[in-house]
Amino acid sequence: MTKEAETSKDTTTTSTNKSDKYKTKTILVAGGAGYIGTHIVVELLQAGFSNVVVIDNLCNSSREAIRRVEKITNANVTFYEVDIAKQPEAVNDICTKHRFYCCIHLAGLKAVGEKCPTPIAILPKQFAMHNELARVSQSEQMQQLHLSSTACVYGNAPVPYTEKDPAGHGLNSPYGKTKYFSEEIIRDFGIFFFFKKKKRGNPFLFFIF
Ligand SMILES: O=c1ccn([C@@H]2O[C@H](COP(=O)(O)OP(=O)(O)O[C@H]3O[C@H](CO)[C@@H](O)[C@H](O)[C@H]3O)[C@@H](O)[C@H]2O)c(=O)[nH]1
Repeated sequence: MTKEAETSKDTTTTSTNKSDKYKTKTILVAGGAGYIGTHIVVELLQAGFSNVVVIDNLCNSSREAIRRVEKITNANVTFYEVDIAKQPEAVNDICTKHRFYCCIHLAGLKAVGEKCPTPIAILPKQFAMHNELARVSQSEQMQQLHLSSTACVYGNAPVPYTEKDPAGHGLNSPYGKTKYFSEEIIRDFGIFFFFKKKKRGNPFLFFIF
């Protein structure tokens, strides 16, 4: 899960001990009731992360998804029905209560292009969400922010894409554009805030595609 664990040259036992250390941390999964979110929550719980908290406004998912995750894993998921963009105080209260170590940010509107001719209509909502999670991530204990993006950010680059391809050129869908802008915002924020944190922690900024 962490770069530290991935790149460790220690013995298996030591690596296990290192990753065990993270399993006691509290993980926030924003949009965790959705398709990818529920899979990630199952993986986290089955890997031994016992403190997983989901916030989701259920605009494209249901409470039933969380119940099924609990049934599959035989574990409890702390769930809050919250609209991140519209309820910053609720997000604040949840973050103060749980003191998250890591945020996996999957809350977003997918296939925006089908319903929305321009990105403008959805930009304020998407960016309000990033802004809110970025703000929350400034807390002392938050060390990782993972953003779910999309291959659409590579626009007209030849397939197969690689992570070294330049993003943001020839973007041909509002969805890809909003994700690209989101990446840029989160990247700027990450460089700015996590740089400061580096002195006292081991921060990483990840993009999930
Ligand atoms: O303002 C919002 C918008 C959406 N959601 C939730 O976010 C989740 C998104 O999940 P889903 O619609 O099932 O999409 P996924 O297939 O999981 O899409 C994932 O992968 C997409 C492509 O990378 C990303 O756009 C999404 O953010 C990411 O969740 C859902 O539960 C929504 O209810 C919110 O909580 N708040």
